[in-house]
Amino acid sequence: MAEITLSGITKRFGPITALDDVSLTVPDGAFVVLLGPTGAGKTTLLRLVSGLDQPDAGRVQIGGQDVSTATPAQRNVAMVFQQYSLYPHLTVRQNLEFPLKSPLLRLPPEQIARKVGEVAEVLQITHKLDNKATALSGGEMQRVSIGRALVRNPAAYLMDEPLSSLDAKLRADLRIELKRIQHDMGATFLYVTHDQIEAMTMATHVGVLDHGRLVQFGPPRQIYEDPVSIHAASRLGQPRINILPATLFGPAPAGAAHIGLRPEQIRQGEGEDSFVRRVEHLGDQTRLHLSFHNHDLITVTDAHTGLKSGDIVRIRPEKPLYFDASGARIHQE
Ligand SMILES: Nc1ncnc2c1ncn2[C@@H]1O[C@H](COP(=O)(O)OP(=O)(O)OP(=O)(O)O)[C@@H](O)[C@H]1O
Repeated sequence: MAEITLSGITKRFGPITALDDVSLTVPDGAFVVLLGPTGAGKTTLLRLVSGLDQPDAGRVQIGGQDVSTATPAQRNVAMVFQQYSLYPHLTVRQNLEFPLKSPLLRLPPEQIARKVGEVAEVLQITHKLDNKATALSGGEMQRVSIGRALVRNPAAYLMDEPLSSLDAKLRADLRIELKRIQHDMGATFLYVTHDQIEAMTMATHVGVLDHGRLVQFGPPRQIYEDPVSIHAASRLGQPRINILPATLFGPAPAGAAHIGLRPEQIRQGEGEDSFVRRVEHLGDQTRLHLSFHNHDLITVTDAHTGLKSGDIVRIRPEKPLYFDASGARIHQE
């Protein structure tokens, strides 16, 4: 596996700057998750690393080699897109064998069969190996697409929301499998998702993109606990961080325009009265929708709470985050 380094990457599509001077290193064996709202430039970044697109400025290195002008095949990266791309006339087995049957590899048939068997097992599609690719459900096709990447031994895996079309149980299983592959094989992953749980559980590092700029890069806990801006803070955590006027609960540091409160930063049973608008039981989480001085906020509470809509609960902020009018974080002394 290999390290990926982007230096000063800019990519424009007509008047749109999809990536703006992005520099980023994906360490060898790291699992880097890219987060950002739609249009932030995540897919564009993956396509530039894979060689499907060329940057207007900047360099791409894989394993220390400058691959800026190399073809996708020369870069030896395996890509999985959100939209599966299989050979419809071939069976699942033939689709999985395909990358291994390259004349360049000259692999013995037993080795190909073993590898395909292993990957089919991991992806829970062994019983479908002899089906035509067209005779599969969407989720099964997506698993075969992931399988086609996994049978190879590439320099890195590039994945664009690969699990988003799968049901919750399978998504949870594959999350664990992909993480295991990264851990056991020391594989390098660059991975796009909108899923909070995938980001928090799989990433060794998270890169936050905002309008084509990389605004923060670090371990997921660091992005969660020490975000550089409202934009970065809002990318992780469910329910999302509450952003309210800075002085809603009392004095705020100089220059603060907003106070940011994650659910665990709202202490219940102390402080000032708030009004319970709704109690939402989600199974693993119980959310409280509150109204405080005409502002709405959401927090979580005990699963067995006796609170119900119309009740009053006292709240006070605990170790809140503050941001200026532009959304940049203000650090308190
Ligand atoms: N081939 C293209 N031609 C013109 N504009 C493009 C092209 N590809 C991407 N863009 C534009 O570049 C910007 C970044 O797009 P990109 O697909 O990288 O965003 P994204 O973060 O992956 O979004 P999503 O989460 O919706 O997939 C967007 O404004 C998009 O419209």
